[in-house]
Amino acid sequence: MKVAWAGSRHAVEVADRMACLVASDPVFRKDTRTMLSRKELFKDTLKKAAHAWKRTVELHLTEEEANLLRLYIDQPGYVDLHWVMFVPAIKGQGTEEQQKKWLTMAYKFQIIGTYAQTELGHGSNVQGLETTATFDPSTDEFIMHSPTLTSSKWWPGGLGKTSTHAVVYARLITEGKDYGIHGFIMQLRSLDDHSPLPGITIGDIGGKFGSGAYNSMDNGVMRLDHVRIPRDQMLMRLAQVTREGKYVHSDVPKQLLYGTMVYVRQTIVADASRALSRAVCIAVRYGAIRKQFGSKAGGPETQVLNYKTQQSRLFPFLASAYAFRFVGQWLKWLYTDVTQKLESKDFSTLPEAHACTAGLKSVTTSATADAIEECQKLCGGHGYLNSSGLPELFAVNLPACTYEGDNVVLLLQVARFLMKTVSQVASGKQPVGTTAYMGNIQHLMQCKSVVNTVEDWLNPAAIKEVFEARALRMAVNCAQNISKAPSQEEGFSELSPDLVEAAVAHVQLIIVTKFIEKLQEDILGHGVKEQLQKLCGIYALHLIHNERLGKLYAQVRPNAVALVDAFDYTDHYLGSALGRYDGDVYSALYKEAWKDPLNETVVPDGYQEHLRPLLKQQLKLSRL
Ligand SMILES: CCCCCCCC/C=C\CCCCCCC/C=C/C(=O)SCCNC(=O)CCNC(=O)[C@H](O)C(C)(C)COP(=O)(O)OP(=O)(O)OC[C@H]1O[C@@H](n2cnc3c(N)ncnc32)[C@H](O)[C@@H]1OP(=O)(O)O
Ligand SMILES: Cc1cc2nc3c(=O)[nH]c(=O)nc-3n(C[C@H](O)[C@H](O)[C@H](O)COP(=O)(O)OP(=O)(O)OC[C@H]3O[C@@H](n4cnc5c(N)ncnc54)[C@H](O)[C@@H]3O)c2cc1C
Repeated sequence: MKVAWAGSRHAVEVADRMACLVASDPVFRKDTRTMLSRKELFKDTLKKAAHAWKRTVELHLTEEEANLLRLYIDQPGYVDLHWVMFVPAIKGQGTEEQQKKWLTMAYKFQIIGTYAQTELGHGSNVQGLETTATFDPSTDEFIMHSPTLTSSKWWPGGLGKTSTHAVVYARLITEGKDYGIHGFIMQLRSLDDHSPLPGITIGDIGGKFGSGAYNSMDNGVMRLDHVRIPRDQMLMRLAQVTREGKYVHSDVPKQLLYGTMVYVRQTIVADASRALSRAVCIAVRYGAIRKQFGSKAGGPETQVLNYKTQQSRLFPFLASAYAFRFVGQWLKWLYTDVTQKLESKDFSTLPEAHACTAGLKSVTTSATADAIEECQKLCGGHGYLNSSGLPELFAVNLPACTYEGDNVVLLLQVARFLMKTVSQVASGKQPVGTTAYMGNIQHLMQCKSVVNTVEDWLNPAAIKEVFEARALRMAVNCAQNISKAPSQEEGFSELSPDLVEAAVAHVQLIIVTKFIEKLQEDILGHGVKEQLQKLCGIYALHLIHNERLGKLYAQVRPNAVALVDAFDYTDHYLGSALGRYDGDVYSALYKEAWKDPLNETVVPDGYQEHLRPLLKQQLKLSRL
C-alpha cells in the first residue's frame, strides 16, 4: 500500500530517506514551535531554511530530494514562495534571455524572490489591480508606483522581511494607454545590507490565525513610490514593449499570464491530500488506543474506533485522503502534458487544465479543512491540545481555501467552462477530456440507476454512471435556467449558488473516475487492490447517500491502522502525541505538557503582582 500511495518504489525510498534526514537533525526540531513568540518563530524559520540549503548543497541533493526535504521540514517560509512561485513565474513568463539571467541567480539563492500580485484592495479580481508600471522612453525604464492605499501589495509570502526580489504584477501603461496586468521583476532590498531600496516601503502584515502555523511566514505589505526599473525587467514572453514604447503582443494566449497560478493550484491538490492524510492518521491511530465505556457485562472498554458513529465520521476522510492522492497524481500528469503542448504552441488543452486545477484545488482544500476540524472533534478533548498536532495542521491548511484563488471564485470559473461545454454539445460539438461524458447527453439525461444492493454500488461502471448523470443534469439544468434570464451575465449571477454545486459535482466525478482508473492499473501486493476498491466505494458513496455504507466500514475497520501506516509518516513529520506510531499516547501527552513555558516555574509570573493581592484582599474581607 505504501507503493500505491507514493506512486512507485522509488518514491517510497526517496521520501523515507528525506523524512529520516529531517527527523534526525536537531535543527529541524518542531515540538515547541507553537510556544515560540512570532519573532522567535520567524528566526527559527530563517535558521531552518539556511540549514536546509546547506544540507542540500553538502549532500548534492537532486531537485526531487530537495523538495522533499523542504516538505518534511514542515514549516511554511519564504523558500516556498521562492521555489513554488517566483522561479515558475520567470520560467513561464520570461524570455530565454531573462530566464538565463534571473534563474541562474535564483537557483543559487543569490537572490530570494516572491510573487507579488495581491493588493490590499484586490485579490480575486486580478484585472482590478491598481499598481502601475508606466514606461518612460526618455530613460528606457518603467516607473513602478502604488497610486492609492488600496494598491499596496498585501499578502505575498516572504515579502515582509526576507525577499530581495519579486515578480510584481502591475498595469502596463505606455504611450498613454493602459494595457492591463503584466509581470515585472523588481529588486526590493539591497544585496549588501538588506535595507529596502529607495522609494520602497515594506513590512510584515501581522500575526495570523493560530499559534505557530502560518505565522512562520512573513507575508508582506509594500508601497512603491515611483520606483524605476530597466525596461528589460518586464517579463516579455507574452508581450513586449519596444525601446520606442510600442506595445507588441506575442502569439501566445494572454491567459498564460495566469500560468503560475495553474502550476501552484496543481501542487496544492497534492498538499491537500497530504494534510488530510496526516489528520486521518492521527485520528485513526488515536482511535485505536483511546478506550471509552465497557460492555454491560463489565468487559474491557471499547476502542473508540470501533464505534459505528466514529467509523461513519472518519472512514470517508480516510477514503478521501486516498482519492485526493490519486487525483493529485493524475493532475500532475495533466499539467506536464499541457506544458509540453504549450511548448509546441498547442494551446487547445489550456481551458481544461485551468478548469481541472481550479476545481480540484477548490474541492480538495475545502474538504481537507473541514475534515481536519472534524478530526479534532474525533479525538475528543486531547485533539484540542497543540500537542495533538491538529490545531496547527488546521491553521496551516485553512488558508489554502483562499490563497491561489478563493474556492468559490475558482468554482465559478469551472462552472463557466461547463456552461460553454454544454452550449458546444448543443451545437453538435463532441467534448473531450474530462468533459467527454457530456457527449453522452441523450442517455445520461434520462437513464435510471439499476443499483439495488451494496454489491451493485461497488460496480465501478454503475458508480461512474451515477456521477456522470448527476453532474450532467446539474450543468444542463443551470444552462437552461440561465437561458431564461434577460442576459447571460444576469442569469449566471442569479444562478451562481447552483453553478457552484454543479461545478462541485463535475469535480467529484473527476475524482471518482481517476480513483476507478487507478484500480485498473497493475497494483502490487496481496489484498491492496481489494482495500482500495472498498475505499473507492466509500469515497463515492458517502458523497451521494449515507445508507448502506456500514457494511463497507466494517470491512475497512480491521485494516484501518495499516491503511494510515501506509502514508509512511515519521513521528517527526506527523508532530502529534496522539498519532505516534508506537501508540504510547498518554506518556507523550504528559511529557509534552511539561514543555509549556507556563510550567517553567511552579508559581506563575504575575502571582506577586495580581494574584497575591487579590487573594489577600479577599481573605481580609472575609475576616471582617
Ligand atoms: C504544520 C506545518 C505544515 C507546513 C506545511 C506547508 C504546507 C504548504 C506546502 C507547500 C506550500 C505551497 C505553497 C503555496 C503558497 C501559496 C502562496 C499563495 C500565493 C497566492 O495566493 S498568489 C495570488 C493568487 N491569486 C489568485 O489566485 C487570484 C484569483 N483570480 C484569478 O485567477 C482571476 O482573476 C480569475 C480567473 C478569477 C478571473 O480572471 P479574469 O478577470 O481575467 O476574468 P475571466 O473573464 O473570468 O477570464 C478570462 C479568460 O481567462 C480564462 N482563465 C482564467 N484564469 C485562467 C488560468 N489560470 N489559466 C488559463 N485560463 C484562465 C478564463 O477561463 C476566461 O476564458 P474564456 O474567455 O472564458 O475562454
Ligand atoms: C496565507 C495566505 C498567503 C497568501 N500568499 C500570497 C502571495 O504569496 N502572493 C499573492 O499575491 N497573494 C497571496 N495571498 C492572497 C490570496 O491570493 C488572496 O487572498 C486570494 O486570491 C483571495 O482574494 P481576496 O483576499 O481578495 O478575497 P476576496 O475576493 O475579497 O473574497 C472575499 C469573499 O468574496 C467572495 N467573492 C469574491 N469575488 C466573488 C465573485 N466574483 N463571485 C462570488 N463571490 C465572490 C469570495 O468567495 C469570498 O467569500 C495569500 C493569502 C493568504 C491567506
